[in-house]
Amino acid sequence: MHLPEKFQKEMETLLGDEYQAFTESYDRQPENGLRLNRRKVTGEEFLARTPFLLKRIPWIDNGYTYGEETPAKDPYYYAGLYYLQEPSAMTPANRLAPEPGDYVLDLCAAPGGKATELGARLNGEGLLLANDISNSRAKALLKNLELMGIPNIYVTSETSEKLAKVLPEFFDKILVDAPCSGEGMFRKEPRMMADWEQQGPEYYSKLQREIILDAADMLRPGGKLMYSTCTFSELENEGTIQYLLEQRPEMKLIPCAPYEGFAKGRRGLEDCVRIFPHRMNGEGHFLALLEKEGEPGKRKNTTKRSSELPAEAKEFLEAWGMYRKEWQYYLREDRLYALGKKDGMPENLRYLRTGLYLGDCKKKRFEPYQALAMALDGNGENRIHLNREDPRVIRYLKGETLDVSDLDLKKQKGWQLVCVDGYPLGWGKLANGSLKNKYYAGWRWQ
Ligand SMILES: C[S@@+](CC[C@H](N)C(=O)[O-])C[C@H]1O[C@@H](n2cnc3c(N)ncnc32)[C@H](O)[C@@H]1O
Repeated sequence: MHLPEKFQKEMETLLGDEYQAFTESYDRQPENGLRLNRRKVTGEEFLARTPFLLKRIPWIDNGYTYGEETPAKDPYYYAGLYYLQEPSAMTPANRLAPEPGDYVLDLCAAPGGKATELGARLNGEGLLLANDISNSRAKALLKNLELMGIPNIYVTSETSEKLAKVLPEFFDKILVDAPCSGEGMFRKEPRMMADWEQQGPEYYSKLQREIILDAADMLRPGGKLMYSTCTFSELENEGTIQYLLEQRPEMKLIPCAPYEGFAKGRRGLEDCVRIFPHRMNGEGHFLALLEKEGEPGKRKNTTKRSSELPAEAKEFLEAWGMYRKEWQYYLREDRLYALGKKDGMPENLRYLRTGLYLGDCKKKRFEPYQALAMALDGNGENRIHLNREDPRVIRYLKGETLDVSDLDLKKQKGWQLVCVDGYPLGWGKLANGSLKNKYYAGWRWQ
């Protein structure tokens, strides 16, 4: 692989004696990784049934590498059991480690590689605002969050500046996975070298400085902010952190959970972490974990969205064990959403999603939506259980009607949740031993 000359010189200066080992790493194949959805499956459960040859990633508790298999073409992928992600990219969300109840912001979130892990860690408590300035990328982000069955989400497409104006000191944990020159990805995506020649570290550094200050202003005192990039550039990495520390003296750099392969930060910022492909089995990455000094004040809850829950929807949700007193129900046109009562997210943002989209209330009937299926579990009545090897699984994912007359089902009519090995895939409607396919058309098996 021919690396740009200017990049080679910079890396030689950065790495000294290690430079040769670094260049040799470009002759090795990048690792393929998958990260388990901790909301749905434990490592033990997945290893007991996985069709893939997996190897644990030593610094990520739910991360594995795989070989030549194609896990994106597997029913378990459609059941949201894992997200495909290269190993280094798993690190920022893992080390930010939000807890259930936290208010979390992923400011540059699309397509959701890190947001899906942040959301899964909340386990339905607190909220995740996943934002990306690009509307088309934010759509992919929304799909990934819903596929993983994460209920307590808001998805927006806004600038960091706009968010900072309306959400001052609102979040307990913030991830800034910043747009960057992508030097750490040259091995996996060589086309990024051409982009780098056009728009390098100087271009991105300006953007990063704006974004990180906005992020710091949205952090509550006592909260934590993770800044990450997939580049090696000192200007974009330590340079951005130095700028933040100067401009917002209440922000302090703190260590993140260590791993032997991590390299220390430069410019005296030793608690920053660089991941080099010659030291670890992953692409290049940079991380800096920061904390805001002070005691958290009372969070301003600006908006209450609430509607009366239509009786037919309540009945459906109760029957599926998904009626929750701690939720607030919100009907916009025909669409019904569930939100946390204390969310307080402002009105005037470009939302792609507010909360869990439960379904549509039309003519006194409730039609459940795909995201509700993914947020349920496989236990209980009205589930159609198929094994991964049953050809009906793929046929279901392709949108076909299924003959299920051979299955021993308690009810012979009405809504059913189709599950693969106990993990929900989507809806179907049963009549006379035949299952009408209600799998969301936009997600069908291609
Ligand atoms: C490195 S990518 C994020 C990858 C993502 N975190 C993941 O793990 O899948 C950076 C993202 O920042 C977005 N972006 C660029 N400028 C932004 C801004 N000013 N505010 C918010 N997002 C921005 C880009 O559209 C891009 O999707």
